[in-house]
Amino acid sequence: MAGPTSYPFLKGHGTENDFVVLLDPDGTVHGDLAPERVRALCDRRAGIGADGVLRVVRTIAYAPEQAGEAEWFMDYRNADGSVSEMCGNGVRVFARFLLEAGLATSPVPIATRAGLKTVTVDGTGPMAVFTADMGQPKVLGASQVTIEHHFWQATHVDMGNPHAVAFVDDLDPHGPVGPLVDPPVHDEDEYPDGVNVEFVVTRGERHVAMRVHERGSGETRSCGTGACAAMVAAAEAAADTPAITGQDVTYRVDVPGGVLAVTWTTDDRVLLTGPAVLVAEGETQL
Ligand SMILES: N[C@@H](CCC[C@H](N)C(=O)O)C(=O)O
Repeated sequence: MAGPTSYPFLKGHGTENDFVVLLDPDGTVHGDLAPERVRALCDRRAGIGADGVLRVVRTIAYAPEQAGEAEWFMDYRNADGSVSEMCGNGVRVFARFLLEAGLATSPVPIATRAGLKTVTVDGTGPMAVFTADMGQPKVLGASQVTIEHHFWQATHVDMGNPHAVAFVDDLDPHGPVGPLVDPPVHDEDEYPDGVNVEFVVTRGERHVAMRVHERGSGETRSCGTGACAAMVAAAEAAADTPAITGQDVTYRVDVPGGVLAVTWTTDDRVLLTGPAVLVAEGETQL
């Protein structure tokens, strides 16, 4: 009698935003990657445990309309099984996987639901640093987020996926932001597909820190697109954008899981720099 089917996987993270990586070149191994399978893989007690899944699939097999742009497509899923357009920490881990598997060379073009992203690597081994060109940020206006009886103004920044960036006085989980167990209440008209919410404090000149509640994953240790959104909102609030200064502007963004650097360039692109680490590989029957 045949035993249960096993599938190879890897586990990786970027500033402790962690992912299960599944290689599925032709899109035939994992089919439609049903939400319940993603939830099982991401379960931190009964599964491998992760904030999301990165399925590595050939663009021609999954998104043929983008096949001219990149050989590989990042099929990203949140821990609850939902689909997102983009993942900034994930795209660096995805690039590291392709490079280590000998499936690409740097710079690595990667097709995503938010269009083409290109990842460049500097250095080798554990000290390697990855920079993802995240494209043009869109600052779409103001909204509000609410937790219990606290509310904050928030800036809607689109990084391919939706973000609400709220500046707060204190990130302490015992303070008004709290433990971020439930999604902050947000304006459903402004964010019809849900939203990632970043709570941001200023630490110094061109230096911010944030916590994030991610759509579909809850509070995570880091969010790359969220760090980009926080930087853009902070630079706008400080009148410190490349459009004003005439130069590229770089901010340090501290997250609970590490440090990211975000550069907003004079040609209106956002570059996200940080680590990408592969920590394990194995076989799963999930
Ligand atoms: N952690 C990611 C973002 C993942 C997707 C997000 N939860 C969404 O639903 O848009 C990042 O590093 O950007």
